[in-house]
Amino acid sequence: MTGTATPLLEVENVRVTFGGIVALDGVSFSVQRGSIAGLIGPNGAGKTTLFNCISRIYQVDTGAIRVDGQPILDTPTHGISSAGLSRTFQNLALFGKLSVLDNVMIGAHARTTGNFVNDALRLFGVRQREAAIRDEAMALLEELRLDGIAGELVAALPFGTQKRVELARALASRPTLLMLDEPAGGLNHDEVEEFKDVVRRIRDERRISILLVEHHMNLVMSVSDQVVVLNFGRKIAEGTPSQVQRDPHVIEAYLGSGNAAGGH
Ligand SMILES: Nc1ncnc2c1ncn2[C@@H]1O[C@H](COP(=O)(O)OP(=O)(O)OP(=O)(O)O)[C@@H](O)[C@H]1O
Repeated sequence: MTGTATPLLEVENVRVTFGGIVALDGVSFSVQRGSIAGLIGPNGAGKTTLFNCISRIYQVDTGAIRVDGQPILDTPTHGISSAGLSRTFQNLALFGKLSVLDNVMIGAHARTTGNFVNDALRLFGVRQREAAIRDEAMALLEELRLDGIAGELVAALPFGTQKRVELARALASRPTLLMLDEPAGGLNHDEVEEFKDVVRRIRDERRISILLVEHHMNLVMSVSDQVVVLNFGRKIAEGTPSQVQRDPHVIEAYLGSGNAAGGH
């Protein structure tokens, strides 16, 4: 498996059970390099479970997950950044008492290869690297229009702004796969519209792949290149947004659940 044809993310026949509950039942799909994949499904469909398997928080019973052709299921949670993965959380996971800039610099530190002993012996090198990380973090803040609040404490910021800080931090580790867990949750209409542009820009300019778990159908359908639909732990459909929206299995799953796949 070589060459550019290898998908960036491959999920193969993943099964996860919790006691008697089958949360994922043989789920397979892949995400191409530089594309946005939406992962949707009614409540309890298995989206978060799958997300947590890819970010190595949950163990799979059987199956395989590869990033850039490399199996990751033996990678510990703290090693996923080196494997090229970065994620945001549904309920934010920022350091509220640190500044915006510090939070983003922490994201960049996750990928730096520094060795503590070597660093201590080469203090100059450390300072240089710290300066480079700071510059890079500032450039990211500018890109996400957060540079004006670089010095502010995260806890004091509005929720929508905090979400952008979390996105900046996730990007600071220079991921090849960015995983976004309900990024639109708690955002107002204008913030969602702005987020659509941001996420497309990230894909186009950075050529990274994005996996998006989201209930906000309008967002998913307008930014995704490909949508994967889960229901009761199984993949029931996969395709372009318009293919998926027309799929009778998807319509049935959402009508049955009282949610709507068509809009938001
Ligand atoms: N840690 C856990 N322990 C036991 N059962 C779990 C656990 N995590 C998920 N489940 C179960 O696995 C199934 C899939 O849940 P999951 O949270 O992955 O669905 P989801 O599609 O993310 O739902 P939602 O949209 O409501 O967040 C559900 O039946 C859920 O109760």
